[in-house]
Amino acid sequence: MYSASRPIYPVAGIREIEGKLIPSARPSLMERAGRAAAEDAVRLIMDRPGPILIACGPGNNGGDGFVMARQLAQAGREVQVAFAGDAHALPADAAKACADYLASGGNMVSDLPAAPAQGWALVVDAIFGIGLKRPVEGRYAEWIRTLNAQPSPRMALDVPSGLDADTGQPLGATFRASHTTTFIALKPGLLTNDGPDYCGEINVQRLDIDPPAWLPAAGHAVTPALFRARLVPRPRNSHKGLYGDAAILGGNAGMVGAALLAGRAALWLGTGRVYVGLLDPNGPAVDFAHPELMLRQASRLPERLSALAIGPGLGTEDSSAAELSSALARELPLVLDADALNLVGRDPGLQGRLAARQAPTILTPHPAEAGRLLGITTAAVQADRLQAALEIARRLRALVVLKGCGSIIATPDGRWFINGTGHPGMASAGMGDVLTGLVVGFLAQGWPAEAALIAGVHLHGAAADRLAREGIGPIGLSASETIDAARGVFNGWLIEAQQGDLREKPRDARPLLSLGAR
Ligand SMILES: NC(=O)C1=CN([C@@H]2O[C@H](COP(=O)(O)OP(=O)(O)OC[C@H]3O[C@@H](n4cnc5c(N)ncnc54)[C@H](O)[C@@H]3O)[C@@H](O)[C@H]2O)[C@H](O)CC1
Ligand SMILES: [K+]
Repeated sequence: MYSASRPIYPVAGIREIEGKLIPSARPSLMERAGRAAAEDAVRLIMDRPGPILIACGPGNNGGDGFVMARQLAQAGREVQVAFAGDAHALPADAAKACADYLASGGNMVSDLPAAPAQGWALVVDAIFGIGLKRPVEGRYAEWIRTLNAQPSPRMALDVPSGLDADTGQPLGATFRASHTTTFIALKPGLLTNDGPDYCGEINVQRLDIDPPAWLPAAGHAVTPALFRARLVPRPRNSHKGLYGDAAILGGNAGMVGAALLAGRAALWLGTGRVYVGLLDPNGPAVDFAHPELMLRQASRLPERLSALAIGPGLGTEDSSAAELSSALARELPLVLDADALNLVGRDPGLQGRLAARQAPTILTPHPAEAGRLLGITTAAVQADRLQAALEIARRLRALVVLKGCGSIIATPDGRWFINGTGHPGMASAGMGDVLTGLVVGFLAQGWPAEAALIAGVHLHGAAADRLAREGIGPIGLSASETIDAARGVFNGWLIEAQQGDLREKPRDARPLLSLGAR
């Protein structure tokens, strides 16, 4: 997992932190980690009486657990530590933490004790952290299954044991935490794939260390701050020509709705004009139901466009491939989604032409489409989402969002971000079409491609979260509801930005929606 080939989170580097950045007078990183975890625990179970069970493993994660135990005991809580390893085989810091705990009068048993009659106030997983090297089996797997069965709050230290800190893939028995206190920085595996399902609420305890540049997971969670500078008010003297011309190309027979969803999403975002080019010959006839969109035969889209998205309901017939081929030739910002990605995935010639484009290209695959682009299975994509997204971005020289739990945004030069908004209610038809419409809408309004993609992904998830707060979802959420909610969230961001400390506006920033009087 931490092979030299991809030192995403090199533990050795963390030791470097410990060695160089912390003068000996200050508590060790482990002392600070254990204390921070104790503070989180006290806050978590303030009103829950009874003993706390801390299960310690054979490495420094276990060391954190010993420090936490000593701190909680000193704070007056009843603590029970289970440690099955050989204290003499512990790494130095952890051995010292174990000795300090015992010297302070702490007790320790070699197997998980039975729960007290009233149950544990809290169970703590200090078995494995970022040092997990293989699937968890045997005694530790038994421990994890027993801990998962406890009716109390379940807290993981740094990473839930069994979860791959890079990929979010569970390896063998995996601790299912209700709360995770992670140290120094977020790890990618906490935010994507199965990570969010195993972490519960995450709290980052930075141990007052600024994560150094080589710790790429730090700060890679998407926040509006990444595109705050683009949220500029619109001048009162506005007209639609200032806000771009977007086009959606797709809507083959029986799939017109997909293109219309994308079109509406782009328009509701504030794009000046939105054309929807339909391959279904009868498609444009429904324009009476969508007067705000300009429905056209696919072949009759205007030459002058600010941005183009191709894919929603495109189909994979020859006519679809022909439309894709001509779209790739247009040097304008381009979004490829759905069947456009499937056509590219099966045609190396199209891949070559895509990679040779000069204008920005954005790809929005879900895991199966990503597998077709890479020639691997969906399961292989999910097993390492980060690398899959980075590899597509590198090969096709495009910006990529690999959709799913913890959507990953990857850039051709190897940078990446993980989005934390959204919920399982988004696993329904049409959501991808809406995302495509939001992204092409931001592009048409002059947003740089990276900001357009990050904002579109974050906004779409935030729209679903807003609906969930209003009681809609995660069951039965519809794609078109997220269009209206996205408009509301985006307006909120604009109001907040307008009232907040607007950063200096980038020179090319085209004004966006203004809210009310100046
Ligand atoms: N400066 C630091 O390094 C800090 C670390 N912190 C905590 O330490 C862990 C990382 O510690 P490490 O010893 O590298 O690894 P783990 O404790 O996660 O456990 C590895 C340990 O377990 C063995 N092992 C690995 N996989 C298995 C398995 N499937 N079955 C059995 N045994 C396994 C392996 O051989 C090692 O002995 C980090 O997560 C933090 O919690 C501090 O918090 C901050 C400073
Ligand atoms: K752990």
